[in-house]
Amino acid sequence: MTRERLYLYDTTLRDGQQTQGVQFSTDEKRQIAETLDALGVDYIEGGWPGANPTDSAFFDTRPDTRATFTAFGMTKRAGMSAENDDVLAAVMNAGTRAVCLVGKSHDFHVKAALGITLAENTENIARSVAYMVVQGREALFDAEHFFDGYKANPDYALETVRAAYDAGARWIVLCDTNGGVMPPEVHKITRAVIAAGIPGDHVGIHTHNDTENAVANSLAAIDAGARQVQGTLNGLGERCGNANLTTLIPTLLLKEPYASGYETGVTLTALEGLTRASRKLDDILNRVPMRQAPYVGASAFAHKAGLHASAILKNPTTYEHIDPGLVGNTRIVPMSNQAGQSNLRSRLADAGIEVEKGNPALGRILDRVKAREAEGYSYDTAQASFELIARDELGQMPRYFEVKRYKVTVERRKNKRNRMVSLSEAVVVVKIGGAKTLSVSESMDETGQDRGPVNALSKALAKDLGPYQDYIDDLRLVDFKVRITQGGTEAVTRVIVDSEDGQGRRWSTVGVSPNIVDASFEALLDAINWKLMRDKAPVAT
Ligand SMILES: CC(=O)SCCNC(=O)CCNC(=O)[C@H](O)C(C)(C)COP(=O)(O)OP(=O)(O)OC[C@H]1O[C@@H](n2cnc3c(N)ncnc32)[C@H](O)[C@@H]1OP(=O)(O)O
Ligand SMILES: CC(=O)C(=O)O
Repeated sequence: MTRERLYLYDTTLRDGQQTQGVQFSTDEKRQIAETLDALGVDYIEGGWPGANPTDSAFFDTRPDTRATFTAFGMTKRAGMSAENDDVLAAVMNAGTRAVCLVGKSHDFHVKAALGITLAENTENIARSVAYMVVQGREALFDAEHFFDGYKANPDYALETVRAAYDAGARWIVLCDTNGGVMPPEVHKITRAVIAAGIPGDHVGIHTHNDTENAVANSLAAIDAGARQVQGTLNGLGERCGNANLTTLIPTLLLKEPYASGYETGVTLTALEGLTRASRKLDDILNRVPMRQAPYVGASAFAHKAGLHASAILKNPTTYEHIDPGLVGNTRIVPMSNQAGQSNLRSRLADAGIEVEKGNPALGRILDRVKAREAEGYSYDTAQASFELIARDELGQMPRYFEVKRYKVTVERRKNKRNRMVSLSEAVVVVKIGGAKTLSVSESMDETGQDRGPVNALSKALAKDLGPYQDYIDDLRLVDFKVRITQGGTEAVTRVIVDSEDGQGRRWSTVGVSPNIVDASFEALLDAINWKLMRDKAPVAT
């Protein structure tokens, strides 16, 4: 069976940049364009040349891509020719192979937003498209508010898209600009457009996620015959975002009827780079990746419940809709109070600890994990702290050192320049072998800024660990998350610390206490003990 070609159009760099709080630099745009190109999308919409200096500069220095690079703009304004419209000129001057112009197709917007007649708007669309075609560009017309426009005045909505198509537009893109249309309506209206004479292989779909239906609406349009689908990485976009290509792409490649019905520019090999592409965008945006994102989220293949974990270990298809490796993701079986011995054995195996089924230590570890979770600990992500507990119960955890006491003070005082500053100081007394050492540290960084009591403690603890010093010199704290787990006077604080070392390892530990400093200290101790254990440090005598 021959598969029909379905074109993927990415607008991360244009509509994605309309996300509140997102502002790409030209270099970030270049990195994202290269990521998209490697993935295999057909079009990359780079932004609106002329709208702002970054977009203009980006088009001047854009990377060479296999994908068709596209400039975005709006149809010419009334009262001037396409040739004389300076906004359109800036878009055309970017010199891209394809140009996508947005125009009105809802009669209400023509009157309310543009303040011109319906006939003038239709003419603006036709002349703008004709101008792009004469200039030798592949022309795309984004029919703004098309679905709402069609519901209000179908004849006029169709008149606008027909004008663009007759003027030579390669693609007529039907936009659910406000994101409020439902999948059956998208299906019905897309079919009506095709029935009105615009062939499906010239029809595109651009949806917004205001009712969490952007992906469903895109699939509905494809089902109805549209052959270009627009979206963004991680669903970035104006308001609630656009159709999420990170979800749509694997759906189109792996799910029926799409997988055997359509061919896209994304290969199965490139699909394995999807999770990496998604994380890269989050990295650029300095955003925490959404754990529950379909296909690419860290929890997308996490099997927390005991019944699930038990079956997964026998056959992963029992609780997985696809093999996570197809999208470059990985399966995890976390430990928690929802876990059974199957989770436990899988998690131990991940840590390189093989324990035979039926070993009584398994029950003890599970009981200890569940009891500690009831106190506020969480081992879902704190894999290293979990490993320490497990090794302790299995008699495999060396006692490297003992903390005899610690003290932290936080002071606010005037500095030499008569400015009020804070200063944190920590003292830690540690017993290693038979000897006690006392370390003192301040939390001041190289700029003279106080980094707080936890920083002072961590520096004091890491300052003199005697024979273990070489093992922890490259240890760095990279993230620190604090959470109050119970309300009122019973409140306890949970601290999760992420650490990294020179070998590129990253691990998470947890501490719990009514006192935030104490909880942090516990997580810090676990971080150090885990590193010493993993590096097989000999126990000092
Ligand atoms: C649905 C979408 O997401 S479309 C993409 C929207 N993206 C953006 O708006 C981001 C980039 N935009 C910008 O930087 C600016 O809006 C610019 C540079 C394009 C224009 O800036 P300004 O000239 O200051 O105009 P402003 O943004 O205030 O208003 C837009 C103007 O375009 C007009 N306009 C809107 N759509 C169209 C259209 N399809 N065709 C012609 N004119 C249009 C509006 O009527 C308004 O004109 P008015 O000021 O005479 O009323
Ligand atoms: C063009 C566009 O981004 C929209 O109509 O939503």
